[in-house]
Amino acid sequence: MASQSANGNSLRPVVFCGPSGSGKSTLLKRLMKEFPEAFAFSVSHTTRKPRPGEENGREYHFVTREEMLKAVEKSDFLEHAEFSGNIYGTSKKAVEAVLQSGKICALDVDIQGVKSLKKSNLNPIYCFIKPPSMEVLEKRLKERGTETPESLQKRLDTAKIELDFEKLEPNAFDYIIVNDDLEQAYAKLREILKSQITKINGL
Ligand SMILES: Nc1ncnc2c1ncn2[C@@H]1O[C@H](COP(=O)(O)OP(=O)(O)OP(=O)(O)O)[C@@H](O)[C@H]1O
Repeated sequence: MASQSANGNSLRPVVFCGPSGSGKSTLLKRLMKEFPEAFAFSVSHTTRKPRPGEENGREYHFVTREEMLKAVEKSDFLEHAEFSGNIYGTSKKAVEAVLQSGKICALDVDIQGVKSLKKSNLNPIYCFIKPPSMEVLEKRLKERGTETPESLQKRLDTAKIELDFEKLEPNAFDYIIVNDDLEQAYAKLREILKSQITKINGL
């Protein structure tokens, strides 16, 4: 699934993995704002119903559970997972579409997703975004104001498992970015991806 940019160098997708609240979206948003020509998300599939304003093929490819399971069976997906009763997944085609457009495909996946991607021939750059501590993670999630006490606890429990995995298998990731000071974390991410970004024409 390697794709070629205009100058013949292959663009590698970039995987962002890390506990909920570690700062994946914050860092990615910043990256996309600074380099809008360079990065794009692939459009995921989901079996959940579209929300008002959502368009098929833009926010998600909306499919039935039956269609999704059939496609999974056919190995059309690089990774998929079930969250609160709905299946979500990244198809090979969706990633390929981003690569064909000459952009770097950004993927935000959990540990299971990383394990699935490792079995594919995608060859992405794996980045683990790590909070400075569990205490800081809890504080940031609370301050984000998006969680109920139950969902907060669930995220913190999952975070412990994810941080244990990273400790046990640090080699699963090409880079580990501790998101303590945001400016420093972003500078590190930028440095890591510099060689990929400069492969894109005009940047
Ligand atoms: N370095 C930082 N210093 C202080 N606050 C931060 C830092 N990085 C992120 N935050 C804040 O922490 C909260 C969690 O960050 P963010 O939503 O980017 O995490 P996430 O990993 O994308 O989470 P999820 O997986 O739940 O989407 C946000 O409110 C964000 O503004």
